[in-house]
Amino acid sequence: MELVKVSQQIQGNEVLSGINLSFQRGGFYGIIGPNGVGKSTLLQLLAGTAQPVSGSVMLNGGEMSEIPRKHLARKLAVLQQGGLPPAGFTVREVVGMGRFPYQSWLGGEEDDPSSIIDEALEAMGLSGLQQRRLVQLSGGERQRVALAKLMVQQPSILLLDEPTTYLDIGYQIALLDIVKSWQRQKNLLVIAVLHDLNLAALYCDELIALHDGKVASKGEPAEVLTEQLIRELYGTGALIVSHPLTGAPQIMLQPGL
Ligand SMILES: Nc1ncnc2c1ncn2[C@@H]1O[C@H](COP(=O)(O)OP(=O)(O)OP(=O)(O)O)[C@@H](O)[C@H]1O
Repeated sequence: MELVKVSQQIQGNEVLSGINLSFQRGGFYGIIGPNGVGKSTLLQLLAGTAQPVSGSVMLNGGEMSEIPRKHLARKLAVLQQGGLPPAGFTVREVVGMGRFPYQSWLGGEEDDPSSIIDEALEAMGLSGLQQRRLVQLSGGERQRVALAKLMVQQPSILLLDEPTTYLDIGYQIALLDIVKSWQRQKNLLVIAVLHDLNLAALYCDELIALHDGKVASKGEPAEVLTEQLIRELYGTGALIVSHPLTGAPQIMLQPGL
């Protein structure tokens, strides 16, 4: 997947200008940067839900805008905030909705998808909750339902927009562990907008830091997460230390510096 000289405007303001990026299958990429820098805008372009004012978004060598929506949904799935249907549906019904790219206009599939749905429910630890209605779930459980719905979509590309928002630290780690193991198992390309730089450094192979409409830095977490970049992007001081177990860079914030 590739962005070639992509620029995007929102209400006449240039949010992204001349972005060139390429993403490889099997990679886990994190998009970071301060509030309002254009991370969600970038993700919308990658999802094909918005078109750039100039430049191209390419998928498998072709322009993404030319791929029919249903076809695209078999390749690419997006985890968005508030992306679940109304709360009256059961967990199993909602997860089943992820099969939409494979259904005929009558709503059915040639082969019974039950085993695919069972597998996703099992993987997300939701088998025991499948007859519960969404309204009866906690925030963390709902996030797992949203992920199970994407899993039955059987994509090769997964786009995540701030997937750990509203989750406690246990659920944050649980969710990213699930994504990582699914990614490894199916060799997925994962691109995630992440605010938490420490989580980003722990899970991503590469980070892309946005600043002033451009890519300020791109590379392995240890290359990108420098004290200078943190100050430049966020206007705050930070100490970077090495995670004692994994060696990933971890940020220690400094009040009032
Ligand atoms: N519907 C809209 N109308 C006007 N301006 C918008 C709209 N959506 C986004 N913007 C502006 O476009 C810019 C980029 O927004 P975007 O949501 O992509 O940023 P972000 O990096 O994802 O921000 P955050 O970290 O706060 O979620 C921001 O300056 C924002 O104010």
